[in-house]
Amino acid sequence: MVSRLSARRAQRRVGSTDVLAVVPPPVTVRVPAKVNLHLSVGDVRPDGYHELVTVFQALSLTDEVTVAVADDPGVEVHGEGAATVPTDASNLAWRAVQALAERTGRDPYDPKVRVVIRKGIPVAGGMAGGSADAAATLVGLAALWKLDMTRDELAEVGARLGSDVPFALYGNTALGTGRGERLVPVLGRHVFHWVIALDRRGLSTPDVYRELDRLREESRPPRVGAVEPVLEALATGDPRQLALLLGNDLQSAAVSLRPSLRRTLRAGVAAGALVGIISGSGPTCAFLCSDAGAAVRVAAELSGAGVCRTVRVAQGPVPGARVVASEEPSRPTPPEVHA
Ligand SMILES: C[C@@](CO)(OP(=O)(O)O)[C@H](O)COP(=O)(O)OP(=O)(O)OC[C@H]1O[C@@H](n2ccc(N)nc2=O)[C@H](O)[C@@H]1O
Ligand SMILES: Nc1ncnc2c1ncn2[C@@H]1O[C@H](COP(=O)(O)OP(=O)(O)O)[C@@H](O)[C@H]1O
Repeated sequence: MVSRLSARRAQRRVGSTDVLAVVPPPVTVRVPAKVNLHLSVGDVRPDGYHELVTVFQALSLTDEVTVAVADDPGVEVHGEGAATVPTDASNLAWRAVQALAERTGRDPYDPKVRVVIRKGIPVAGGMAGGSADAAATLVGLAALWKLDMTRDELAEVGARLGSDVPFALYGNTALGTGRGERLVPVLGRHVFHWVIALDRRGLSTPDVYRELDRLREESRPPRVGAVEPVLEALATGDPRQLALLLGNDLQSAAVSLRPSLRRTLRAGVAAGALVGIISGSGPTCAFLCSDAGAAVRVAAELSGAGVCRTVRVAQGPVPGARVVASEEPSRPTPPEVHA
């Protein structure tokens, strides 16, 4: 459906003449999931968000988003968990279309764009899949509409859509502060190997933050330590050192809402992972492994343990949202001028 759009030509009037203009070809963007290597959750701010100190890492678990000029605007979602993703105006990718249209002087209610999402990132899994789709849409539209906008400018638009959207634009490894939208890159040449265990149902991010607030009112759930040692371990590239330092303040809240996650975390370590953590607000569990071979072995054993819906192997860091395909337009037709 999308590819047919590339060959279409639109007729428009320029002055007193009709001109056949080539419709720009669809643009496809690949965008990664994230895991929080460190997630320190502070107090609730007056705007309802929590102050964070987090280290994001982008993983080789990706969604693909194609944006195309279309007369039948809207969103389509395919792949795992697609049935649970809204295709109305609440889809984060569609909100990105509207936000960028507004920012660039287009009609946000009639942007003449179709967005096709192919999900590889678990939905409501704590891996920022919706944010990733919003980021991919911004990058795709910037190419489709030939916008002269930097990634920082796209990130400004993205931050208004969700706290995790800016990170999906940059990818790699980054230190996030504020509500997670203020980023500083963490440089490093080392690759880390992960096993990702997907749960049967998602968890809602606001519910998990609320559960943490509740737990903190009635007891003292564990808090992660300082972030600096995590940054040092990343610089060494030693997964064993990093494994000792991974931590997530939302883990106790996610486990409180979904107690079966304790078993999943234990099963990954029993299968040979160095450590297991809940990814962000969960329920996905991320297991750090010593090398690529160990990750394959852990994945095989974990998938037979009956503690999760499915298992994936991934590595990080990987780059943020980037264009992977933009079909060449069919050869431009010289303007037809009608007397
Ligand atoms: C927990 C994290 C960790 O990276 O990611 P996920 O695990 O959901 O992917 C993020 O903080 C989620 O970011 P994101 O999913 O973009 O959240 P947003 O749309 O901005 O906010 C959704 C809701 O989460 C809560 N929220 C989010 C961010 C934050 N710093 N404090 C919060 O309290 C608020 O209740 C907010 O209304
Ligand atoms: N493009 C999208 N992809 C996935 N979920 C989306 C999207 N747009 C809106 N959502 C909604 O956002 C919620 C959170 O999904 P997601 O971003 O995948 O998880 P998380 O916030 O746990 O990382 C989902 O329950 C879904 O209803």
